[in-house]
Amino acid sequence: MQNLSDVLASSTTPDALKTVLTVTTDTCVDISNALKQGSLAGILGMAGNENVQGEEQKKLDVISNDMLKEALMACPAVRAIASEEEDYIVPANTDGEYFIAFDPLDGSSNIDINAMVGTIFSIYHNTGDAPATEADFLIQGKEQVAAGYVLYGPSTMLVLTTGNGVNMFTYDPINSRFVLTHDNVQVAKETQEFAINMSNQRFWSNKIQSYVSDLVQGKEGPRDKNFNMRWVAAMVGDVHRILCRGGVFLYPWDNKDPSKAGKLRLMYEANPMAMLLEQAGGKAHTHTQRILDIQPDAIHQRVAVILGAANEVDKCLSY
Ligand SMILES: O=P(O)(O)OC[C@H]1O[C@](O)(COP(=O)(O)O)[C@@H](O)[C@@H]1O
Ligand SMILES: [Mg+2]
Ligand SMILES: [Mg+2]
Repeated sequence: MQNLSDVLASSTTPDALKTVLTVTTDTCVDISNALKQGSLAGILGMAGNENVQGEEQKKLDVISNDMLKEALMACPAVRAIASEEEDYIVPANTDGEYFIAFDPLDGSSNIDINAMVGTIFSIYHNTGDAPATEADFLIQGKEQVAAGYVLYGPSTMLVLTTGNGVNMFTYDPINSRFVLTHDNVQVAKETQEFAINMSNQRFWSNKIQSYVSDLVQGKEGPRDKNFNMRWVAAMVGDVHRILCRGGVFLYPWDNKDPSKAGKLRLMYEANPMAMLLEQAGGKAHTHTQRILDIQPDAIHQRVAVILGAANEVDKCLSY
């Protein structure tokens, strides 16, 4: 069986990027080990601070952020990092070639109930002579050279693209390695499963309300087929389900806080997931455009997200 290093060795991935990926995934294994200790290590609960986006941080948000930051800053190939849990970008090595944006712990409200969480990462190639600035980081998602996530579920899994399809690896704790368990993952174009936080229904636009209402009417409605609904409450878990068995995921704009374009973050959540979905034959859009075409204007920018089975994303956009 092939493991992550075999797959990277047989690819055209540049050596410096291989190193960045290895440092990232090794650190995710450390995060996974910390998560396994849970309450025993006194690492659950609130950290007592808010991040720059006004969200309360959990201890594990801070711990996983610090672990990734420390490991990546020490990697000479890294030029800068940006994290959901950092106020500003953090310049690393001026000679480094890679920018890494990450959500160190996605779905952190799941931590206290021992449910699925993950780390999402997005990597860009960008060199320069001076320490990196936020402006250097504002690159369209279609320029990502790699993207992926590590899912901390019943098993720890790495899902990765370097622009040549999507591979899934399962962590083998006995031999300390990620083993390739699904290659060239593909998402079926049609689906009968959707994921959305229904409690926000009254805040959605009329178009999203009509689309979801038609799904819920099933066989008796205009779609003439029954739909099932699932919601992991961690984007990483919902996207993983779609990559494994299809579906569509929506976190649309809503008027709960009309100043926010959406809940999810472009650089840490939407872009890496959009690259994975497109590489697997799916689609990823906001209400108006392909996510990977968005020109970011701020590192913590939020966007609406509609992603998954290609025909279902098109159907939703047709409303
Ligand atoms: O509170 P809701 O509406 O269920 O939101 C769930 C969404 O929020 C998120 O948890 C946000 O991620 P963080 O935990 O990294 O802040 C997504 O993973 C998930 O899809
Ligand atoms: Mg998140
Ligand atoms: Mg997070």
